[in-house]
Amino acid sequence: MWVLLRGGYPLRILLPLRGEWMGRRGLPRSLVPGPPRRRYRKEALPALEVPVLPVTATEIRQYLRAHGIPFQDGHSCLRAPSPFVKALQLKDQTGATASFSLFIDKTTGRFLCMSSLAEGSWEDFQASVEGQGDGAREGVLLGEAPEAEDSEEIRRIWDRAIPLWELPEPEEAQLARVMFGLTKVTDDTLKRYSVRYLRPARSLVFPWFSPGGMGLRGLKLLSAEGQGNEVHYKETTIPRPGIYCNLFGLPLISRRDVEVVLTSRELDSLALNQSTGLPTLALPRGTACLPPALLPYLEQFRRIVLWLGDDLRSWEAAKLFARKMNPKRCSLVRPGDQQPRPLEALNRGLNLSRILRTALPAWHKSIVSFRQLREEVLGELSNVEQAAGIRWNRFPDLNRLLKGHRKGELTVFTGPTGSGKTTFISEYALDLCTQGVNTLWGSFEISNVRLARVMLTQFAVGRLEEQLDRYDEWADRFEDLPLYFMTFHGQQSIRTVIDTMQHAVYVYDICHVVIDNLQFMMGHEQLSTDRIAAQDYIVGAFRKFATDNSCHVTLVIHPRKEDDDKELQTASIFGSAKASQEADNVLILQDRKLVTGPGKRYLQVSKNRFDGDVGVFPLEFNKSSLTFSIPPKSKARLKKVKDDNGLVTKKPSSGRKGAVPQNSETCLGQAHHSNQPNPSKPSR
Ligand SMILES: Nc1ncnc2c1ncn2[C@@H]1O[C@H](COP(=O)(O)OP(=O)(O)OP(=O)(O)O)[C@@H](O)[C@H]1O
Repeated sequence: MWVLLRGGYPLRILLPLRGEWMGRRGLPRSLVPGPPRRRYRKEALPALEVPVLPVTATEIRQYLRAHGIPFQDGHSCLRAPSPFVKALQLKDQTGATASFSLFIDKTTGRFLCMSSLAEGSWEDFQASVEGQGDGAREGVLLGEAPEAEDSEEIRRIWDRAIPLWELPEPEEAQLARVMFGLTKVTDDTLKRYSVRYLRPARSLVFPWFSPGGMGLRGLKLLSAEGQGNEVHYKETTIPRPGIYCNLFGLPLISRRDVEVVLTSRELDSLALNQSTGLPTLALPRGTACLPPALLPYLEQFRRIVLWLGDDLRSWEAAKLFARKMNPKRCSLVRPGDQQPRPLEALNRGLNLSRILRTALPAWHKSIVSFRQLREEVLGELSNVEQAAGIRWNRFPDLNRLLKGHRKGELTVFTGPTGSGKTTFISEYALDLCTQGVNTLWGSFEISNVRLARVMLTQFAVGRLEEQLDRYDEWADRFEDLPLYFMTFHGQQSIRTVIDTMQHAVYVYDICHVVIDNLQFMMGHEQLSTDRIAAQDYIVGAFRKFATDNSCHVTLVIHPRKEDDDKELQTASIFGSAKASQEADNVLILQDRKLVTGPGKRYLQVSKNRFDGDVGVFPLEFNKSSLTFSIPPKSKARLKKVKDDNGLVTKKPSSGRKGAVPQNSETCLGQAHHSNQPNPSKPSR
């Protein structure tokens, strides 16, 4: 379902449909009510195509001053008296500050009234100040309460769940403790955090209480499954993850607390609080994102320590989240052998308070010494694989050349007109998105509906036209992906596009933006010199955006007009050399019609700043699934492949420029898209 984001940003978000999720949650049948339901929010369908310029903190301040509204400047929000709380109620509050219960996000202008839980966009706020509508009375602005069917299920599960120590069989309780690593977590801690156990689902249950103690708003279930020597955990939330905004542990935070430790899992918070006594909160979606809606709850803290996990991804997420919360008040616990995640640290008998004391300030001045960098460098050296980024599941050869998809890089992608650039880049981005890379698409040429159709077909690896009965199944799974689309179509100004991307990074923690294609930001300049200057400026803007936001940008650029029988080279990218100079990676979709016949394509990596490996590998287009895979007998054909300098590559080797990845044959034996999610075996 397409839902237009309130607040005027030209973004559409894909929200999971609510039909099949019961089954997908894998809860026991007895807890699954009735037949699957499907609901459409009709009012959400019309899309706003005219972008509205985002608001700035200065504009918000000016507006408040102009309307005589007092405010206090906070870390990520401005605080003001709430127009949604009656004057009488204010008197009951504990003092002047408490009456400032309205939090306005400095970046987006979105507001939350802590007293009434009214929330809305900056436009909604202005409308209510200017008396154009009483949003709260209309029910438009009230924070999303659980839907009736959710409430029912939440209540039913919560009532059936029991404290671990009340399990009738001591062996069962012991097994659960071992499975969840809770052998050192006391009953007292579990009780303080109201953690229960749902026997039929063999899951721990973490409650989401409404702020102000107004009842149960949701639940997170955590199940554990032993696979060999490893235990795999699966999380299920009610309501669905997109709107599950529980800062677990919030009811235990006192107004006077000025320090907090943020973790990415509820169990880590239990361990941390038990062994250090410090206030701690667990983020609802772990390292995947920090929704700005949670920021008002963190305003009271002068110091926030982020201890998110033991891998490089957690470290990257911690740095990203610190930016949002104001890095000056944030410190980060660096992952390391002696600094595992909190629960593991407790189980290994490590001193958690001491680990917390090693947390590094997130704030970097413009000039740093190697002393400040040495830990970062060590982190990269000791986690070489993770530092290389996220590996593609569908393109093993791309991994061999590029090593992975890294944050903060700019990839330029080109290929002849109609050669399949959009189709390829769609699958390349989808692959990453299915692995949790929050992705934003800017498709200026083809409509979002068509793009989504291509992506869905690639996701399902087959023609959905012929299996419409399975459409819902795939669509439901597709909707759970962290995938967002800009609603731009046709020519756009680069400023508007960058502003929208900035907004998306803040709100959805976007790590990958795909722009298809750059020509749509170049305006209508007729003179070629103007066009080249415009392109250089745009490429520079995307480069800066990628670096400043630690966000990967993949930019599709048309090639210059060249002879049909010539292969493209880095220099064939339209415009000056700026694009290839600024890019970290240059990918070329080679359409070698003359050599290989129609339909065959090769992907050439002609620049790779990360480690220099460049080369080509074959792609075979599958028309029914719109996917690309390694064609058989690639070795023979590869002999004909020329490198960027026009030299013939005689045989596959692992050398650098122009080389074909050595073990491209090994890919041939691989099952096609073996890593594709299987809808009959759901997992999150
Ligand atoms: N390797 C291929 N062989 C045959 N058809 C293909 C191949 N790759 C893509 N196609 C089909 O060709 C059409 C054009 O593909 P696509 O829009 O991805 O090309 P493009 O390079 O992005 O086009 P443009 O230059 O207009 O931006 C689509 O219908 C697509 O399904």
